[in-house]
Amino acid sequence: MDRPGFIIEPAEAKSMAEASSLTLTQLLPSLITSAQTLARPPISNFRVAAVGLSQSGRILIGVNVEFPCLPLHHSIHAEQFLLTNLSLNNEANLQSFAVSAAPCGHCRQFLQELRGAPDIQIIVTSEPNPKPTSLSRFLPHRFGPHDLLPQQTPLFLEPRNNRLTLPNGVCNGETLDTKLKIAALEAANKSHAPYSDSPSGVAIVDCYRKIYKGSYVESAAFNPSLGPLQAAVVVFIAGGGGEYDEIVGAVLVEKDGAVVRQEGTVRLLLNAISPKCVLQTFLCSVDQSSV
Ligand SMILES: O=c1ccn([C@H]2C[C@H](O)[C@@H](CO)O2)c(=O)[nH]1
Ligand SMILES: [Zn+2]
Repeated sequence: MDRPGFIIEPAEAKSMAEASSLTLTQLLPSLITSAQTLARPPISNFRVAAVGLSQSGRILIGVNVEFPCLPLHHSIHAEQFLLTNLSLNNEANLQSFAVSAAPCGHCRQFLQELRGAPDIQIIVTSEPNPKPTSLSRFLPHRFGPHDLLPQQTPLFLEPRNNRLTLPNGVCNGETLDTKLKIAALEAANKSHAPYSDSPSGVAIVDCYRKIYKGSYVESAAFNPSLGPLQAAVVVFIAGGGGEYDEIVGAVLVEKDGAVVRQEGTVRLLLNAISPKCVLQTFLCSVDQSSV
């Protein structure tokens, strides 16, 4: 069997569904088993796959990722991977997803960051009779963004620009260092951090000079938040990255004076997965001129 990818474009998804006389949502469970082969769970050996349908008709895949030698809370859940994959592909929302095991409490909470979260349809394929069930049935009496934020605040996956600017500006050079810095800045400017107002982004580069960038994503309930390096690792895996020790350079961009700082944790995780990788951090101010 070919190794599956992390994305199926709308035209291909449609023809796959038609070939099996299924709707797109009905097609999702059939993709779970092959998606599970993409998981990286060296601690539990428990492979979780989440296969989602976006508003634009794309099918996107998420898997769980665990990091040996680190506390378990550094792990990435398949559902968090899926949402990061949606963000990477500029998708505006998630309609439905199939998942190989019932989503944990943290994932049910993390999903609340999406507009219209209660209506997302979930199919748990390990159940005897899997059928689409709304997130509101998995998590009634929800606590979410509406409890903390003004209504007009952009939610996760909605367009935002945090207007961070690098301390010495960005030179227009084409060096790898400059590209990495710009990628980290772009990721930080897309970061969903409305609860602490502490956006951040990480860009990593591998030994093939390929760059991957990830944005920090906060949860209204704080603990299920996803760190910027975790997000970059998702993009690395989804983009065909290999072993973590192929990651040779990293840039973290965060906001000067922010109440939440990522540098210590990013350094810890990076050290564990790729000890020779060099990390640079840039603290940014907010561009007030465009407010
Ligand atoms: O909602 C869940 C629950 C668990 N896991 C992963 C985390 C860990 O890698 C493994 C065992 O808990 O399964 C998920 O991906 N999603
Ligand atoms: Zn979970």
